[in-house]
Amino acid sequence: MQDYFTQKHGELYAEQQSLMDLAAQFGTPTYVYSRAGLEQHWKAFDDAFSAYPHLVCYAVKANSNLAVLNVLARLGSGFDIVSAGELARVIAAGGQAEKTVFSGVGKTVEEIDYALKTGIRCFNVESISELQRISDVAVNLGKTAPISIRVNPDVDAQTHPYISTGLKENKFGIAIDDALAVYQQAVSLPNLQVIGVDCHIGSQLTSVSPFVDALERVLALIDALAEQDIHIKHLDIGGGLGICYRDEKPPTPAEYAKAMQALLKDRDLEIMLEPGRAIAGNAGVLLTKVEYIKVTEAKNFAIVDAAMNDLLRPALYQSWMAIEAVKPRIDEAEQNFDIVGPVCETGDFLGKDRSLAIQSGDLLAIRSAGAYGFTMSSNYNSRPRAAEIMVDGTNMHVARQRESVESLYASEQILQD
Ligand SMILES: Cc1ncc(COP(=O)(O)O)c(C=O)c1O
Ligand SMILES: N[C@@H](CCCC[NH3+])C(=O)O
Repeated sequence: MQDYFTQKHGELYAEQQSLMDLAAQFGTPTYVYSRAGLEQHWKAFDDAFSAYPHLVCYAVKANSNLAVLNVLARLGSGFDIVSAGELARVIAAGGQAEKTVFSGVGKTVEEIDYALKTGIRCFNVESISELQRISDVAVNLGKTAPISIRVNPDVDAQTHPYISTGLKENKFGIAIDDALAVYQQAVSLPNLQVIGVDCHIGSQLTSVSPFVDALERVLALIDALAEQDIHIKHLDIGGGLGICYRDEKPPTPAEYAKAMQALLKDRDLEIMLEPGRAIAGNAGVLLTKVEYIKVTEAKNFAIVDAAMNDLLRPALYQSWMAIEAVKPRIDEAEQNFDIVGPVCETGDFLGKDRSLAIQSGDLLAIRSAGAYGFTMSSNYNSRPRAAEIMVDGTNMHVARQRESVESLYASEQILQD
């Protein structure tokens, strides 16, 4: 994939925008997204599956900024959501409910009601109790709910255990061995319309074999369903394709599609996909400023103005994310630093043992931060959340203003007596 964050004139640029200028104008910490990056990654999936009727449903949880959703909606993207909040965002950003699928194990009655009223494409059902609940809400509204069952194929995605979702001990989906019976139950409920099968086995997968294993199992289920006269219109193969953070070599969308081609050809199925990270991850960086250099007997620390509340991945999964100086000091010797934030936890680090030539006041860019960056951020330590900027060639667009300290407590009330 082409890199939209590159060194030019001795400093890091986002497309045609200097990140130094951007930080000077908007301050730090700030997320910066590249429109061209988002578009290229989305199109790579769309092209890869062009041999089949298909719909790329971007997983909103990866990055739900309205400007990001809007860029993808303009390309004709569908969306994979997991909450009413995400559905509201999709609609506010100009996305279409008819191209939206609703995943997640804990859909509330209110969320199901809202999704049915907006007319989403499909509910990806994750349990028998949810199936019954969707049916009840549909009966109440006098509507028919389109559904697919998310099956759990018991395949090891070979990824971090917190983001593996397709093993039988994970909370997701309905065990593939039970799926036939659940489909039979679904077709007996008059306010449900069974249209699909769905399967998502995990995130940050770096090889195709778990996808292929899962697909083989799901296709066998589709054949078994056909024998019972239950005919499936679409197969949702989920998301999960990984990206390069350090030295991983994940398959490209084209290689991923090719690996499944032999199994999918001659099947009369619309293919749905739910990629999140592979679209947004490498289309974003987090810009942060070095506040202090602190040298101790054991370590050198670069204390920066971004923290685990802004970017949780290193603390939560011990993920390695590339950190580089926006304007490298090419004549100075590098030293080893732990890059840490101001939050009062030892787990508040963004990177450990990084070789950098930096001083206080320098700007750093944390790469591959476009997915699961801002969306997992919080106000821990009463820290206002970062600004988000979308770069589009030579233009920049404020996609979200930095929060103010006052806005953090604006909806709270103290006791009156
Ligand atoms: C149901 C579902 N679909 C899609 C995704 C998107 O995954 P990724 O960002 O790895 O493509 C996830 C997250 O893993 C998910 O849980
Ligand atoms: N939050 C995870 C991915 C979660 C995938 C959601 N199903 C990450 O940052 O890698």
